[in-house]
Amino acid sequence: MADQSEQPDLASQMQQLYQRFGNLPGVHIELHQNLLAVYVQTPKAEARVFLQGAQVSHFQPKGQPPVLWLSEHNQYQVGKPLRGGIPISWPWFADLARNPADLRQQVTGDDAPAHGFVRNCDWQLDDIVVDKDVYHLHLSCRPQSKHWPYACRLGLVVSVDEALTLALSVTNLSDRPWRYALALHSYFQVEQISEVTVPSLAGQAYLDCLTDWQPCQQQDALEIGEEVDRVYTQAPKRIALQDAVAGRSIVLTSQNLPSLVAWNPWQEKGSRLSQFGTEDHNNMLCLENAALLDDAVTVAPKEKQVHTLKIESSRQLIH
Ligand SMILES: O=P(O)(O)OC[C@H]1O[C@@H](O)[C@H](O)[C@@H](O)[C@@H]1O
Repeated sequence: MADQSEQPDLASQMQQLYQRFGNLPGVHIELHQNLLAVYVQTPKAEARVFLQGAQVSHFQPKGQPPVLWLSEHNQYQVGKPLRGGIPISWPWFADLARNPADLRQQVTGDDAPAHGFVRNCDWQLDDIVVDKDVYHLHLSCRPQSKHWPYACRLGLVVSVDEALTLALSVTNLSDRPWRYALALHSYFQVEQISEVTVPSLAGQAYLDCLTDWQPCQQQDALEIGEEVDRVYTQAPKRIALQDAVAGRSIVLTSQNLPSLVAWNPWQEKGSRLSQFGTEDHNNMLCLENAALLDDAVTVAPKEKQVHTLKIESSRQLIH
């Protein structure tokens, strides 16, 4: 768990955020049950970011349906990441046992949670910079965890325009190098999963997490009619998700995130997930741009690594 002892209470945090950012046009500070969020409405789009985990929960360009899927079953509780939006998995991916040996050996303590601990950490909203109708939300966090005794700073710049861009930075503030894995675990909203295709994954190699991470080869475009949990280790930098029923494509362009995880739990696994409805698998697909396994990143003392993801929504079916 993150050390929350120095965090002011919710009411004073909200007041501070209002004083600092409340006068900016289109910016609202919100409280959802026990979690603080900042909502921005720009001339071109709207977005919401929760301070817990710096989790973007909503992005909707003007005149389009929401791009990100968010569960209606979320409980908005401290220590429980929202199901949906873009949780950040860091500094390891999935079960710790699936990460490279040198990364695993850095992690201290028992019961390391799946996907690292940062999605539960409190982040600060350091600034909102408005530049020609584009809103840039600057967030940061000094993650502290019994599992990770290394000083570091994470930064996230969320830029809201017609497209949504995330730039995640990792700075090593300790005096020794260490290694991390990362995934921007995006949940995309789709109209009908059985009509969704991801053409850019045709011909790509992947590890099938459902069969003990066996190496496999994809022949055609990815289509989903059952549980899918795959790591494409050499994914193209630009990936288009075609949602035929909605008549749109969601296009992902990434830098310094060489892998792509494709995940849909389908009905049976979905029924065992927290904050997930029995039919929700029909309307979501996770495509997670990631740096993991052999591509886990080693960062030297004082070095900063930056990973970016741009998410665009288009009314055309793009390959
Ligand atoms: O329920 P969590 O911890 O958010 O994880 C969700 C899923 O995340 C995906 O990235 C994994 O590939 C799946 O195996 C996992 O089930």
